[in-house]
Amino acid sequence: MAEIHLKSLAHSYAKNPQGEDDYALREMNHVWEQGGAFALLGPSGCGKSTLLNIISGLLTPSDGEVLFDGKPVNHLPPQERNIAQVFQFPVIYDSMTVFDNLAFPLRNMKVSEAKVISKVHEIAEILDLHPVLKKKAKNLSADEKQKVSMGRGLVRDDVSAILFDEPLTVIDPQLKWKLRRKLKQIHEQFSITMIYVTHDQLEASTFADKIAVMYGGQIVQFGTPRELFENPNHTFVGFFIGSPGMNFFNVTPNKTGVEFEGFNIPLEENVKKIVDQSTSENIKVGIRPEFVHVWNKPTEDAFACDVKHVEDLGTYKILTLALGSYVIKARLDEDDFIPERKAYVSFPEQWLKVYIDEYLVGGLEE
Ligand SMILES: Nc1ncnc2c1ncn2[C@@H]1O[C@H](COP(=O)(O)OP(=O)(O)OP(=O)(O)O)[C@@H](O)[C@H]1O
Repeated sequence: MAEIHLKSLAHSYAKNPQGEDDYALREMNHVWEQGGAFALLGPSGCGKSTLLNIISGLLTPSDGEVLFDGKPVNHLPPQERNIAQVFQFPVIYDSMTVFDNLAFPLRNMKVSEAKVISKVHEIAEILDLHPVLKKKAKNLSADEKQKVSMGRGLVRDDVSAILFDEPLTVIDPQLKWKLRRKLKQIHEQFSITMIYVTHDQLEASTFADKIAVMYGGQIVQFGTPRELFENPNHTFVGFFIGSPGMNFFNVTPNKTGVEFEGFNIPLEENVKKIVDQSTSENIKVGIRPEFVHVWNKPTEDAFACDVKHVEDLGTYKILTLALGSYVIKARLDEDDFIPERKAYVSFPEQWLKVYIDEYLVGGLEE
């Protein structure tokens, strides 16, 4: 078990990087605490696999250091890092039985056969692999193969961390939730540091206690699913987390706050001060669809808009509204009043977020 510290870490695949754009990972400082269940969440190409491969030692970073429990490991090859990595596609030996596949990492370490037997049975029990222990791996279904792949990572007592790189990609959708729960259970049982890479927010939030959201080669926020939802530190987090994502407006400062297309949004004094001091022209306000208040008649601070569409999703409804030239979303409960053509919306101050150059004003990295 280990704490994994990324110190001034950056990586460029280019031999002579000329600028930030040549970096797949931009300089970052980050700590994965020992024993945590973490997710690394982000869209395709944001650098998730690059980061994972640097931690496991498959890739040497061009800049900075990786430390396990305070000790630099940059010079160590993967096999000396005691890291288990589970990939998108199962890595197993088809011609071996499931038992021998699970036993392989232990036999490699010259562990006694008695210990091999007890450990393999323990892991088989956890992953429900007992019925297939004697089967040749080639005769397994895709999800059974992936369970064997995971099991190979779990049999060793000495692993510092387990890295999962989109491990459920090949798994049947109906079995995905089962395996996800299994992983969570395994984490609770063994308390190994686990980092789970995915581009799926549901997968990330069901597995992880804390999620690192990656965007453009950077970790733009590291927080609990609730923190990411309630207090997105970057516009990308607002957009990417939640369904639908946050509503954003490009605004300019005015006397009392900010405005867009003649709609005035007053701001709290501290936030207003920061906005007024900024020289940036990239100022946005954001509000999640869940926090937009929808009224059926004009009220103070409410803006008139046209109802474009109502999507009924069973226990809730998503309203698509036209506010000036913006199309915004509001999420309403099934028994809330649903306007048909005209609606009035207001944005409660506590849920209204202000972003300068895409970062939250008053946020973590302001
Ligand atoms: N071997 C490589 N050589 C050059 N560029 C690479 C290499 N591997 C990845 N890249 C680039 O580095 C950036 C990050 O890629 P990476 O695979 O780490 O992202 P990712 O978030 O894991 O994406 P995905 O979810 O699609 O796997 C991308 O722009 C990608 O094109």
